[in-house]
Amino acid sequence: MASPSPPDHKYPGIRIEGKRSTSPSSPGRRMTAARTFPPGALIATFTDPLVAIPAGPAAKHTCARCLSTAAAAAGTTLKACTGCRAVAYCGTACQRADWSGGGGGGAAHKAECRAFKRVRSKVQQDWLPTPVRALVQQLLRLDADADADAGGGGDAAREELGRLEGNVAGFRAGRVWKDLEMQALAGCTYAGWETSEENLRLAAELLCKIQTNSFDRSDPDVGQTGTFLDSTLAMVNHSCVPNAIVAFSGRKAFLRAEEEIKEGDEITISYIDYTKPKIFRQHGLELYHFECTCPRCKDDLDVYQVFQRSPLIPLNSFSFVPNTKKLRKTPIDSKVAQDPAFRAQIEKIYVACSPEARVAPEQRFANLCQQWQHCEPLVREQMWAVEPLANVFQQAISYFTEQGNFLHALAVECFVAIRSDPYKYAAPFKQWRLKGLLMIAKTITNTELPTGQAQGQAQVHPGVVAAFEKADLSSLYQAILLMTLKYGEQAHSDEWSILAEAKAMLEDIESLDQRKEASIILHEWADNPEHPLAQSFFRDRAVKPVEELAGFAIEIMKAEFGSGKALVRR
Ligand SMILES: C[S@@+](CC[C@H](N)C(=O)[O-])C[C@H]1O[C@@H](n2cnc3c(N)ncnc32)[C@H](O)[C@@H]1O
Repeated sequence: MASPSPPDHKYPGIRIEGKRSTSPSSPGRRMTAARTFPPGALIATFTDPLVAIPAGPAAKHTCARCLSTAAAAAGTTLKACTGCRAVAYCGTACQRADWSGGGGGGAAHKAECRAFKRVRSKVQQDWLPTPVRALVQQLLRLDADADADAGGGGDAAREELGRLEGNVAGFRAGRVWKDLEMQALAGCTYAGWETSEENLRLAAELLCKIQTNSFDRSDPDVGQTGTFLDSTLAMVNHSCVPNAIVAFSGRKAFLRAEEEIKEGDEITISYIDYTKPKIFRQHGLELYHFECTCPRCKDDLDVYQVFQRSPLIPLNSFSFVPNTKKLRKTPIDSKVAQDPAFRAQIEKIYVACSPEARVAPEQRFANLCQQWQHCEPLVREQMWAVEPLANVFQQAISYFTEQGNFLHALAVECFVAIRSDPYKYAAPFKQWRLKGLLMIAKTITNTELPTGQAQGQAQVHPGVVAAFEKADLSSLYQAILLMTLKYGEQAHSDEWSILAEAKAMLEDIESLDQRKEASIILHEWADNPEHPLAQSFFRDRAVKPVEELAGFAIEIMKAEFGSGKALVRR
């Protein structure tokens, strides 16, 4: 038996194994664990990406170096590069580091600045589509190699780019090849490369590699946009039942174990949203030119079946769904769920709802009514965690929030937190679950009970009003923040902006004298969830009110979106 390769010296937690693929049926190289990682553990941090750029026009309000949007969000104007005015910085330190490409694998702005001037003179535009900008940067890095060569040695970029998989034959045979050729032409032109056949072929191949190995680091909740490519992180293969996840903060990527990964196990992440029906996952994976054979795809498992097989269910004993026995018994009728005709119906519902389509604000209500009606078979079978129904709940939350009907938003948020999210994401520290919880905390602070007349006008469900009045909202709020802080690092990293937000919110509430006693018990619960007194306090003050509020969500959804008439008018 061949002995395993030594760990990568820069990343002692991982190994890269296998050989580059020679046929579309082979997955090529893979990343494996050099030691065992428990759920939530950090496997490696990647800090010098080849590409780390904001998406197209977002370059104006994102620092080109640290990729932070914080300054722009706080109303500070970023300092534009005086040479090209195409990129901007939050301060001189970032501008200096970017000028020389300092420390990272990415291109130096010194060279890119000239390229942007060319763009402006040719198309009177000061930004480039993200793949073209990523390509320009790589062509400029190859130029830098050639300059270093002239001085003797220097083919770091050539070697690093040469190692990446590009599935070039697959792209060449597909419908996006024409677009890649156009982008290659633009990239060569702006990088100042001759548009010879050889250069254009090389540029198109680089675009295939960028497409195959880049991450979309967009996160609308924290104002993050853009593309990230690291040549070692790029060795992680895909699974729709991944055991790891990648989170981004500025120019860093954190690879974390989602479930236990034993030494020698392959580390996998999902390249796509794995909660979609199979046919739409396959569509998303077309750009990667392989057929997924993970258990979710092989046996066409739905979210509930994947959940039931998850080793992470017991971790939920410290969560808003602490009764893990009950959690394991999913409410769906598996015979109906497995019926191929029903599966085909779900696919049709997904197409009819087109959950990824943008909807104009004035169309939102009508669109939600339509989607709710399309989802009737899923509602009937109580398949709340199955897409597109799970997404309809998210849209309803946004709709109620925009309408200022925070009580209805709260009921649906609580429903999602206990009836949908845990089945989609079995790990209680999953980012999406924590974000959902934090949304509940924020909605609580926004909610005011409707007074007599306003209550009549807004038609708020009286059950929700009663549950809200009865609840110990301060304890619920505090429990959510403590849970976010306890799980936040495992969900992302200590740099997760949501952690800072939760910390500030917790400090505020804990500074109140009247919260002293409850704070002691809740901290006891966070430190030792098994403590009987603290546990029963948590169940009474946090779990119960969430369950009660959630209990009205479906009635609200039916009344609001089933009738086709908006109940809330403001
Ligand atoms: C980001 S790269 C991953 C590293 C790649 N295996 C390599 O050797 O460079 C993505 C490419 O790896 C291959 N790949 C990733 N996951 C796969 C899987 N589950 N099955 C088959 N091929 C896979 C596909 O060719 C895909 O386009």
